[in-house]
Amino acid sequence: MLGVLRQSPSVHVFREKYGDIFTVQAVGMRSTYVTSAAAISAIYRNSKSFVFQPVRLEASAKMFDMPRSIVYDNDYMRETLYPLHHRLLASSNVVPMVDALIMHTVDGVKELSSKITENQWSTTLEEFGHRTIFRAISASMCGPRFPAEKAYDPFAAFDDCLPLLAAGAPALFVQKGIRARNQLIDMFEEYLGTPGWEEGASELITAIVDGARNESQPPWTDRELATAINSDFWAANGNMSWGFFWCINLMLHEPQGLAPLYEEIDAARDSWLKAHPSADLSGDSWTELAEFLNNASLPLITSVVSETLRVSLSSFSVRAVVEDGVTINGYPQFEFGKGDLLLCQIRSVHLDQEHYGPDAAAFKPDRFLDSGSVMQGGARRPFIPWGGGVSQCDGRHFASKGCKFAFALFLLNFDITLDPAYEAPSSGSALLDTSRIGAGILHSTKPTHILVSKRK
Ligand code: HEM
Repeated sequence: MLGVLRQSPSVHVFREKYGDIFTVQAVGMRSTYVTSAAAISAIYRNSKSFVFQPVRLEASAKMFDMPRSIVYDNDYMRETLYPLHHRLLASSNVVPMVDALIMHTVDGVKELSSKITENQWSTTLEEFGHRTIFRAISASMCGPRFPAEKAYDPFAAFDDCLPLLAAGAPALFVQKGIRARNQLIDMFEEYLGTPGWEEGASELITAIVDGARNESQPPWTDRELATAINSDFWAANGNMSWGFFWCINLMLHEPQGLAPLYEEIDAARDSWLKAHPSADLSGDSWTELAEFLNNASLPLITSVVSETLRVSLSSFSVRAVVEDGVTINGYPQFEFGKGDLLLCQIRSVHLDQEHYGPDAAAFKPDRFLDSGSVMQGGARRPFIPWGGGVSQCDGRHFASKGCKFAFALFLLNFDITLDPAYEAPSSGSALLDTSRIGAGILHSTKPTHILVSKRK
């Protein structure tokens, strides 16, 4: 059954066949899939019985190779490291990291512009957009001294293997991913030993390192710290870089391409310059760009970011049952025992026609404009890209603002179109690789060829 789930092009169809909740027993593991918004929200509301922390701890060991001694033998991770993430990534504290992302994206944009020597540059969106945002996210977290460019390929190999590592696949199938993971951990260890590595690094990373070196008993070694930083690095880059990528890609496949978004960003820029005649939005001053981006009204771009997450995300929001004899409110017929795992399928909620209508599977750029996020009767449509309840994604403020601002910076600077020399599917969603179930934003099935020129 698990094999069937992995290969299925659209796991949400299982809801029609098996209902809101169904249990699968495979390779000695019992997992329950939860597919409806009502059941998932009941699980989120009962945070005493359905808990994320044991899942997160086990993932640290199993997927990110954090030594079990630091994960389980003392409470430093639970008591200090997790609350630290929560605090430093809160909306009011994450501003410097968002600013750093703007600054590094502006640098990335300048570097890309310098490559456009002729009228048009023929490239792929992977090289042009994904690689650039990966480097900007890396620098905003770890500082510009971390060799992000060198980390790109090992990260991709590790990330590709992550669903198999999560599923506990035999060593033969995960060898390449484990080699890549070791390469990344080596790089982070070396980076922590480089004098001045902290310069330009986020408070998130410097506080983790300071705390684990000075407060944890026993102190963590740099090797142990490297495994923890790799795990945060994945949490940020694994999803956010693809979120940004799909914002551009899905729009490029729309009949009008990026035109409606150019219109919005140009109007916002013009009205900002009218109100702030001395502002410099040419790209030379990232601080002025940051001020503009933080204050500009960009409803369509914001809607595209949400709609992109809705259509491209396939995360499981996992909860462990921590006591025997528990039921999900509203579903008394299913009883769970301690240790059972509930896999809440975010994708099946987001593609549910009951909430999103008959065109639920389609990418509609303006779906989240105005009243689009509200159903008849006034209830909000269920939208849970960050999971929910007390354990929803700590990085959501950084990720949502970061995707929007980076996207806006690309729109200000580049004319991007699909390259007509290559055949493109009629919809960008056709490029989503739906076999990567449960592990975050989907990847693409093949490269997207584009033509880029500088905007006048
Ligand atoms: C588009 C980008 C992102 C998406 C779609 C995403 C999605 C998620 C989801 C679905 C969860 C599980 C939450 C749950 O089960 O309720 C999660 C957890 C988490 N994410 Fe993200 N995430 C993104 C970006 C980030 C970034 C940029 C960071 C860090 C800078 C981050 C850090 C975390 C952390 C620390 C948790 C664990 C939260 C906890 O244990 O309470 N994420 N994320």
